[in-house]
Amino acid sequence: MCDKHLHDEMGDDHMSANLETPLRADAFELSAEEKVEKIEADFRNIMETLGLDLTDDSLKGTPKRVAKMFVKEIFGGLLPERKPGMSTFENKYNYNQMLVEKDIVVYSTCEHHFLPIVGRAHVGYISKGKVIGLSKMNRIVEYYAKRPQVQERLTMQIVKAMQDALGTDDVACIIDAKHLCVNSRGIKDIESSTVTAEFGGAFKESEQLRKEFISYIGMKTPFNV
Ligand SMILES: Nc1nc2c(ncn2[C@@H]2O[C@H](COP(=O)(O)OP(=O)(O)OP(=O)(O)O)[C@@H](O)[C@H]2O)c(=O)[nH]1
Ligand SMILES: [Zn+2]
Repeated sequence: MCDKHLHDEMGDDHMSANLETPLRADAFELSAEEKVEKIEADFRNIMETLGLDLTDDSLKGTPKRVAKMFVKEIFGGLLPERKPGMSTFENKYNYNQMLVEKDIVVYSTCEHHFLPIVGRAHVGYISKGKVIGLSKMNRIVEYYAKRPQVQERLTMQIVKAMQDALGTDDVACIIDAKHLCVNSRGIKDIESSTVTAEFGGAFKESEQLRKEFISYIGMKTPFNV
């Protein structure tokens, strides 16, 4: 994907390239409907290769169902038009403490195994003149979660989007999530979860601010899965 396109997609002109979800230059040449049709055929092929009987009543709708779910639901955040509007307002009341949106539910998909990542994100910022609609923080988490992901990139993409919307570097995000590729297969460690953190601006500089942020979120265990 060319730099221009990457920047358009992220709405950002100083993003370092390695923050981007790896997409090909022709990623948006097919329409969503065309992608559903193609994936339906691909998934039918996978099921047939596994020896499944696609005439079975319960299985026959699965290829279409999976295709729709991939394109429109669990990977819907690959579509740039799904990026939420990040409404901001003037900080007229001069609220100058930290604001934390905590326990934002995260459902994402591990890009190595295409298995679920389930957990919570906590997002905080300190206003430099703009405040953001609360729900927009939940929405931006959802948008980037709805892609094939690694948790590190997801955490950083959320912080970058918030920094761009708010015009400040003073943004933090912590995600605590379970990866079913670790919990349900492979090493099968049902207890472990993964914590990632990205601290920008004042959060990076001040241990006191990081501690305050962490004290507000009072880390909980991610969902039992
Ligand atoms: N850094 C990082 N790794 C992840 C994430 N999600 C899954 N992984 C890891 O990606 C790795 C892929 O390793 P491979 O050795 O190629 O895959 P594998 O043979 O299925 O490995 P096992 O999971 O150990 O059975 C695994 O160690 C996963 O735990 C993530 O969000 N971030
Ligand atoms: Zn995985």
